[in-house]
Formats: sequence, C-alpha cells, structure tokens
Amino acid sequence: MLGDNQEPQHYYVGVDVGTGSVRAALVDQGGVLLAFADQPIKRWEPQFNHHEQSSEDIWAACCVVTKKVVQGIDSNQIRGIGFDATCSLVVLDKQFHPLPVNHEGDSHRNIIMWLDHRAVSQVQRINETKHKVLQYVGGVMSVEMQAPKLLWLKEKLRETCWNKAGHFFDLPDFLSWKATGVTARSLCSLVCKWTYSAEDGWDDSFWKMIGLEDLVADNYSKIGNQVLPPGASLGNGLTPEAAKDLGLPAGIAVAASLIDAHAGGLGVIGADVRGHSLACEGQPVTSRLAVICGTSSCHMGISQGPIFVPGVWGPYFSAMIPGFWLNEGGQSVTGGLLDHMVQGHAAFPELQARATARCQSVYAYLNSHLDLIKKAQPVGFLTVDLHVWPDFHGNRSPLADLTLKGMVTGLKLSQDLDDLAILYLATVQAIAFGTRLIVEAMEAAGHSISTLFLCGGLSKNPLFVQMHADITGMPVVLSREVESVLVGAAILGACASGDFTSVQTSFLQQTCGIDGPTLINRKLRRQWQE
Ligand SMILES: Nc1ncnc2c1ncn2[C@@H]1O[C@H](COP(=O)(O)OP(=O)(O)O)[C@@H](O)[C@H]1O
Ligand SMILES: O=C(CO)[C@H](O)[C@H](O)COP(=O)(O)O
Repeated sequence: MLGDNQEPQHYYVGVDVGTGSVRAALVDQGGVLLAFADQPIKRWEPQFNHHEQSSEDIWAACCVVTKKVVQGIDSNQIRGIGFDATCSLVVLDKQFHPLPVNHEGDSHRNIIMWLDHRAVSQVQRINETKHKVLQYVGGVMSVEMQAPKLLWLKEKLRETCWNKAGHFFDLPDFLSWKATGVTARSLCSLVCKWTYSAEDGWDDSFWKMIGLEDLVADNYSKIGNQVLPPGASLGNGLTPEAAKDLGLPAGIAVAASLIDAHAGGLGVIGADVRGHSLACEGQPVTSRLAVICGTSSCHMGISQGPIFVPGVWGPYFSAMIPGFWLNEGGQSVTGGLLDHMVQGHAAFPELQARATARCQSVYAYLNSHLDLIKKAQPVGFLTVDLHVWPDFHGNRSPLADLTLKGMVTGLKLSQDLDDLAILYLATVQAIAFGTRLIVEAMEAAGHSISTLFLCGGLSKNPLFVQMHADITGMPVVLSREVESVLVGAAILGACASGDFTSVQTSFLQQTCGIDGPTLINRKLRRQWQE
C-alpha cells in the first residue's frame, strides 16, 4: 500500500454488467476510480415476462468499455481485472457456441435474464417438493433463480437447446470463462442462484427430485464442478485472444466473479465511518445493510452465524464477504418501476421536453418540480391521498410471492405534470416502504441493522435516498465513488493479482459521503475490522 503522496503504480479494471448497460472503471490501488465508461446492451422481450439477452453482445460491450478506460495507461501497470454481472442464465453448446433460449430458434438470444418469469409452473413444482435446500433461499425458491429456468429449458426446448447444451453459466461466470478459458464457477453465483452449499457442495437429491437428474449424471460438468471463492485467480490469467478483445496485456490476473449486487455490497459495506456520529460507528459490520439499487434493489445483510429469514434469500455462507453469512432481500423492479411509471404517464413528453431544455435528467426535473409544488409543507405530504403498491413484477422479499401485482389508489382525472410528479413521489415512497418491510423482517429474524449503505443508479437520485432515510428512520451512507459496484469488481481484480491478500484488505481507503436527513459529502476511511 502506498502512502498518500506517492504516485499509484498499480491499476485494476472492474467490469460491471447491469441490466441496461455495461460499465468499466480503472481503479488505482487506493481504491480511487480514475476512468469510467459505459455502453448500453441489447435486450429482447419476445413475449410478456420472457426477457433475453445475447452473450456475444455483452462481451462486445465489455470490450468497448474496457478499451476506453485503459486508454493512455501503461499496460505494465494494469495488474488484474474483475467482473460482476446480473445473475442471468447463459447457455452454450458443447463447443461453447450460443444456443437459443427461445421458440424462434434465435441463437443470438442465448441468455434468459434474471427478471424473466417464464418458469412459473416449474418453480411452483420445485417449491412443492419442500426440499431442504429451499431453507437456504428464504423457504421459497424464486422464479428468478436458475433451477426453474433449467427445468423450463428441458421441458420446453428439449431438442433445440437442452439436448445440445454443454454449458450453463451464470453471467458473471460466463465472463470469467470468456476472459480465461477456465470454466470454474464462483462460489457467489452457485450458492446464491443454483442451490450449491459452500459447506456440503451439490445436493444430488434436489436435482433428482425436480427432474434434472441428467445434471448429476455427468458430475455437474454442465453447471460447474470446480468452485472458487470470489477474487480467486483463474488459470493463467487473461488469454491472448481475450487480451486482444479487451485491449489489455495477456496473462494479467482475472478473478472469480461476483453477482452485481454482491459486488456493490463488497464495494460499500466496509466503509470506515469514524467521526461522523453514526450509530454503526461503534458497532460491528453486521449492523450495516448494503442496498444496491439499479433496475432492482438488493438488500445485503451479513452475520457471523446463519440467520434464516422467511422470504429473504440465504443464509449463504461466504457468498459476498468471506467468512460471513449473507441474507439478500430484494425488490425485483425499483429503477425499472420508476422508469415504467414515469415514461408511461400522459405528461411524459412534456416532462422530457422541459428536462431537455434545462439539460437535466427527467428525475432531476421531477425532484425540482416537487419542490415547487410542495410550498410550505414537507414533500412527503404531497401523497396523503395517493398510494402505490410497488409489486408490479411480483414480490421478491419478504412476501416471496411472484403472483402479486402493482396497485395505485387515489387517481384523479387530471394527467398534468403535477400529477406525474406526485405519482413518481408515491412510487419512490412505496419502494422505500418495501425496503422498510425487508429490514423489519431481517430484524425480526435476528439481524440488528442500524445504517443503510446505498449504491447503484438510484442512489444518484437524492429524493430516493432521502425517502429511504425518512421511511426506515436510518441514516444512509453514500460512497464518494458513485460507481461503487465497479469498485467491488476492481477489488476482485486486485485480490486476484496477489497485491492484496484478501478482498477485505483490498483498497483500505475509500471516500464516502453520509446522508442523515440531508446529503453531506465527507471524507471517510474504509476499514473492515471493527
Ligand atoms: N442520475 C440519475 N438520477 C436518477 N435516477 C437514476 C439516475 N441514473 C440512473 N437512475 C435510475 O437507476 C436505474 C438504473 O440503475 P443502474 O444501476 O444503472 O441499473 P442496472 O445496473 O440495472 O443496469 C434506472 O432505472 C433509473 O431509474
Ligand atoms: O438478483 C439480483 C442479485 O442477486 C439482481 O436483482 C440482479 O442481478 C439484477 O441486478 P440489477 O438490478 O443491478 O440490474
């Protein structure tokens, strides 16, 4: 570790594949983000609740953004790369070519996205088995996990996909394979989405009971029989082919990956908050809840021992922070819901025109519009007679009911910009109440949470942050590095390079801002051992 005034000599690349875009960052050994690039990725919805992507399109976007962030940097100083991604299912044949996951036979679309709800009947049958692995996903398996999607492929696309498939990857593991040629899976993805146990490995009886005994027969070679902790170095590092694609030197360290929410958790949960009078200052790291808010929101709480929270995923051992158990609450659409509500409103074209004229995002415009119409009363009071139930894509936690739908009560005939702004506010509030329900469920089961650490696209929205602080009654810490998920991915690369001994010791310095009732940017130092 260098002193404060020395020139950093080592760099790490973090690549984050979200739902809507791929981002990359160049991060120095102090954890400071030096360059950032992003690129949208394609998404198809061939029918309602079927969501697909292309692994080739995503890899191409990874290459574009990585080349951008390392431009002008001496490649000898780049020591490692880490990937994180959404927990989507990538399907390849035995020669590692994409296979179609759709009835149209379009092999370009070889990813069933995390938010795809096609496997409803399959997940119902899986839950009816009451198999003991279900205890480790909050008691009820989500349709967004991989087992029901695999079963759907076997039942619906047996000839065109299932029989030809050689490799089923979680997207983060696909990326590390693409970079290294190593098919080892990350403990994070297998434990959180595939029912693997960090302590006991695969449970044959589960796969046999749900009708996927063929995965057991070949010793799990299609879904992973070599498992590594996140941040472990893979094979001989970056292959010459991948190095050319990414614009990086061959042989640099490539880390076993993380799911995107887990990379965000890793990027923020260890921030040292000393000197800011926060409750968590004198408390263990287990008093913190990392909330990663993008298209979805994920609520990551860690504990020393396993805690079983009904309707909240986990407990997962070592899936985010080595040695800690993880519970993961979630809301399937949060950013996605706000976009849906705002873009679908009759006043959206007017909003867009006004925001563009002011060179603002629609959300910045809406926030200032709410300030204008609230007059003397607190902004929260604008919604006393308008309420939203936010489960437009089912409830992930704590109700764990995919059949739930969204609701709005208190609608009037007017559809002007004021109405749009107030509907937007009510949606933000509903999402924040969803977080509160999750926190309450986690606390009832044994967690003791005092502080929220937010990151992801929605944490750039001050109203969203403020409502989370107001409605949970907890202070919210924001990282100075807004792109904290990328810091988490870069931590993996730093760990794999051998420059740091563990993910906990990587980047001991990070600058954060604290939010109580208002946003204040302050310098903080990151520390794990409390
Ligand atoms: N500057 C911003 N202000 C307000 N909201 C934002 C901003 N940037 C992104 N968002 C919200 O964050 C969501 C996307 O977050 P992001 O972390 O980029 O998602 P993902 O990782 O799922 O691709 C969008 O749905 C949008 O609602
Ligand atoms: O299930 C998840 C993490 O376990 C996420 O919801 C999923 O990966 C999508 O993430 P994002 O909202 O950032 O696109």
